[in-house]
Amino acid sequence: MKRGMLIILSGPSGVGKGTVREELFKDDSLNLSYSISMTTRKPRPTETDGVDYFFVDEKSFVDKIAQGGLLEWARFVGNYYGTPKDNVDRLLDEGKNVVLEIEVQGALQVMKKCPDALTIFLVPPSLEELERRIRGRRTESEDIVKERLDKARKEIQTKDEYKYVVENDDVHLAKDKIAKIIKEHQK
Ligand SMILES: Nc1nc2c(ncn2[C@@H]2O[C@H](COP(=O)(O)OP(=O)(O)O)[C@@H](O)[C@H]2O)c(=O)[nH]1
Ligand SMILES: Nc1ncnc2c1ncn2[C@@H]1O[C@H](COP(=O)(O)OP(=O)(O)O)[C@@H](O)[C@H]1O
Repeated sequence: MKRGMLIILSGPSGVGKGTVREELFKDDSLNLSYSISMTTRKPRPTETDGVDYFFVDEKSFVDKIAQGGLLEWARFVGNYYGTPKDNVDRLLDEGKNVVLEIEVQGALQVMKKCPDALTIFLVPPSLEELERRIRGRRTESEDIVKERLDKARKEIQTKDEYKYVVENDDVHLAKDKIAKIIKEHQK
């Protein structure tokens, strides 16, 4: 069976990665599978362990790093986030196109290890709109919103490291643009 493609979907917090990803996953022709990350962040009320993330304590996370069990990992605004390696390998072997929805430091690690990965960076129409989206989601405290916006400005400066930069103005348009990119790479 043909091995699947590794797809990195990156971009600042609040740009709409999760929202666009949901649209992409409605399209069966893309043959996508989601890599569930591990994090030490506390779950939000809408999130489920083992679905959105594997929520763990800091010791379990650090142990996982020590075992070499993560494809990449990073610290982001006070918490650890990482991609469990075994699952990604298994899904790729099954021929799935595996989506990693990860931040910039982790994406740069994966680019080094897997230069063939399809790398996509989502940008907001403007920083003002990004701020509206983060605040509109109402999941973070004021301090954390500020830190995430600060981080976003720096992250956006790395966009040229990615093979594709896609603006998330309208969710459906962004989905269509990404679907087209994935299909072009399947050929
Ligand atoms: N490096 C890395 N980043 C991750 C991973 N999982 C999630 N992230 C990123 O960590 C950042 C914070 O995630 P989260 O707290 O869920 O906030 P949200 O993405 O704004 O909803 C986002 O940019 C995520 O894409 C991972 O496994 N590795
Ligand atoms: N194209 C868009 N236009 C307007 N609002 C959007 C768009 N994409 C996402 N949003 C909204 O922005 C907020 C952040 O989106 P989310 O998918 O959680 O971002 P991320 O996963 O990148 O942190 C959510 O409230 C979402 O509904």
